[in-house]
Amino acid sequence: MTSRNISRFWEWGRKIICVGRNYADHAKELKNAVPTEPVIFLKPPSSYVTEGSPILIPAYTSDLHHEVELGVVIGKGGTSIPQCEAMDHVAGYALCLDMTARDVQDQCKSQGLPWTLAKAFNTSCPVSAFIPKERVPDPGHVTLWLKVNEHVKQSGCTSQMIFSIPFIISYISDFISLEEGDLILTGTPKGVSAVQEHDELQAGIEGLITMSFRVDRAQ
Ligand SMILES: CC(=O)CC(=O)C(=O)O
Ligand SMILES: [Mg+2]
Repeated sequence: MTSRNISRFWEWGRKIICVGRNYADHAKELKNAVPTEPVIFLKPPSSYVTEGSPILIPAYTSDLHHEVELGVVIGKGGTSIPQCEAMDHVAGYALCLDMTARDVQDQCKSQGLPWTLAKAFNTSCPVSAFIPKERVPDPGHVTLWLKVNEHVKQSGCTSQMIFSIPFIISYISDFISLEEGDLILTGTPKGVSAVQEHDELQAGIEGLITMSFRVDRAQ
């Protein structure tokens, strides 16, 4: 049997678990309450897209937003992981976008329905190359940025997160067992905005990685 390589975790078909409203400035810009417990939702593995392929705007939205986020790649699975052991379960990181059909999400919110079609469509999770954990000594203090057509839209530091990475890993694993190859998206800072067909998105983690994606319409 060929051994699998964690640096291509997006090919493993594992879970993508997202934390929402983890930055107070973003919760406020969308007029959401600042949470006292993490807000959790899922994306399927079919939402992954890597550089070289476009982000596709679903036909049913006219307000597709970018959300730049730090992704945490799980290297060792577990259930009810204590916070003090959480970082031992991390293999590395990835820069991620949580593409969100904001109009659909607003409609779901107002009707008390799940956000699935707003968050989990094909290409809703663009990811960078894998970053081994040794290259990120302090993931709680890295700067994320995103530009649309060269204009800076988002810039924020992971030190602004309401819930820390160890807390998030521990919290999620109390309800959903984590497996090697799972990805956790840790929420977005302020500055989310709509993208259009033919836009060029560039994003980075300062000093560590950059990535770029073109936006197209789904056929
Ligand atoms: C309101 C949201 O879309 C929550 C979210 O995904 C976030 O990153 O915050
Ligand atoms: Mg998000």
